[in-house]
Amino acid sequence: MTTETTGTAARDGDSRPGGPADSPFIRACRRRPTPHTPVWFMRQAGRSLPEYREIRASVPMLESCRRPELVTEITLQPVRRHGVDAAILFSDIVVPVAAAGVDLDIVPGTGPVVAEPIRTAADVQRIRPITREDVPYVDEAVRQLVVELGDTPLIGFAGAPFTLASYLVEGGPSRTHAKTKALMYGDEELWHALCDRLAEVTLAFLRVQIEAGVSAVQLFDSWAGALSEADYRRYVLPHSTAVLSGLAHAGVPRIHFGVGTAELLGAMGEAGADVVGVDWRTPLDVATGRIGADKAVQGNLDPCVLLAPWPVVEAEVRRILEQGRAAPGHVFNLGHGVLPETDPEVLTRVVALVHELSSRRADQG
Ligand SMILES: O=C(O)CCc1c2[nH]c(c1CC(=O)O)Cc1[nH]c(c(CC(=O)O)c1CCC(=O)O)Cc1[nH]c(c(CC(=O)O)c1CCC(=O)O)Cc1[nH]c(c(CCC(=O)O)c1CC(=O)O)C2
Repeated sequence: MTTETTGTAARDGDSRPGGPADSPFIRACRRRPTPHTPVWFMRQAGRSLPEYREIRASVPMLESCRRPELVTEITLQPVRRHGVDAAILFSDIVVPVAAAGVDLDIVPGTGPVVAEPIRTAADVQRIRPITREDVPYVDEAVRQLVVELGDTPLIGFAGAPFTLASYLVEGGPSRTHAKTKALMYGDEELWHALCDRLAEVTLAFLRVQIEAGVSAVQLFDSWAGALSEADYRRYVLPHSTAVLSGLAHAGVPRIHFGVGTAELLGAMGEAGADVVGVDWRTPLDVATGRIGADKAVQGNLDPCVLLAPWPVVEAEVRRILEQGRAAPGHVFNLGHGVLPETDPEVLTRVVALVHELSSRRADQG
């Protein structure tokens, strides 16, 4: 059984040689030299793996997130298969808002669906604060995983206030986020009250994961690209900052990621993360110029490239590694999650190629 000290070790950035805190992934997040460029993939634990589809066959998504043994096995599957440099907790961004009392489900082929969308001040009051006791299965799964993973760091995560608010106001996935933005523009006081509450829930959820022993956290603002920079700064940045600055002394690297964020990267960098995740549209050498030299970058292979012939994949991996060298630290990743139809063999080959190309360069100094 993992003790508190593991969590403490992770929190204090214990760089005991060989431990997760001294891994290539954590070193890159902290802009320290690494033996090779670390690589992991968003959505690595999921539908691209036959072993995932088999183990999930009869278990609804939200239920699978609440069964520690299942979360542990699913999280480990891509680590065993691909040899990635980090594991990410198998969970979902809506798990903490469900624990906070929101009646929602995850519908296969659709995503999160909210029974009674959040539209009024009374609705916002329905979102309760959460503690570890509301998500015991997350605490237990992380503790199990820290033991199983040994030196491989485990990444915890949560959805950012804007993306969570979008699901709650829309009632499900949306292309335009029309209801969300109408509320944001039309009732700014209610909007900030909603995002304040979501930031509190998110911060508590990430603290549970850190206390249980994760070595890093990622805040997903997947829908932030729907906003102009001015609107992002006015309506979203204060709330993402509340989450990330609330973890400033938690002792683990913080990654902040969004999609469609080319015009927002500078502002996102101000929210307080140590690493900014970049989608595939902005070359990493350009992105790092917008983000600043005090942050590492993560990304940014287009997930669709993995469906192309291998020579195309190889050329893109080489390009991204080269452009990543312009940043003070680089974690190789996709520009968004692994697509369900991706051939897992290709992901395994990408990990080996990233390690081979970046180790060779490290040897050359
Ligand atoms: O297409 C569907 O069936 C609904 C998929 C969906 C889910 N949550 C959702 C969405 C909306 C979306 O991703 O577009 C809602 C969801 N979950 C998540 C995000 C953030 C993002 O990916 O941009 C989002 C929002 C994505 C968006 O709306 O753009 C985060 C998430 N889901 C998940 C994980 C954990 C993991 O994959 O390791 C993670 C975070 C870590 C990561 O990205 O790696 C897991 C998850 N959630 C979900 C699934 C599908 C479950 C199944 O059917 O077997 C899966 C597994 C998989 O992706 O194969 C359900």
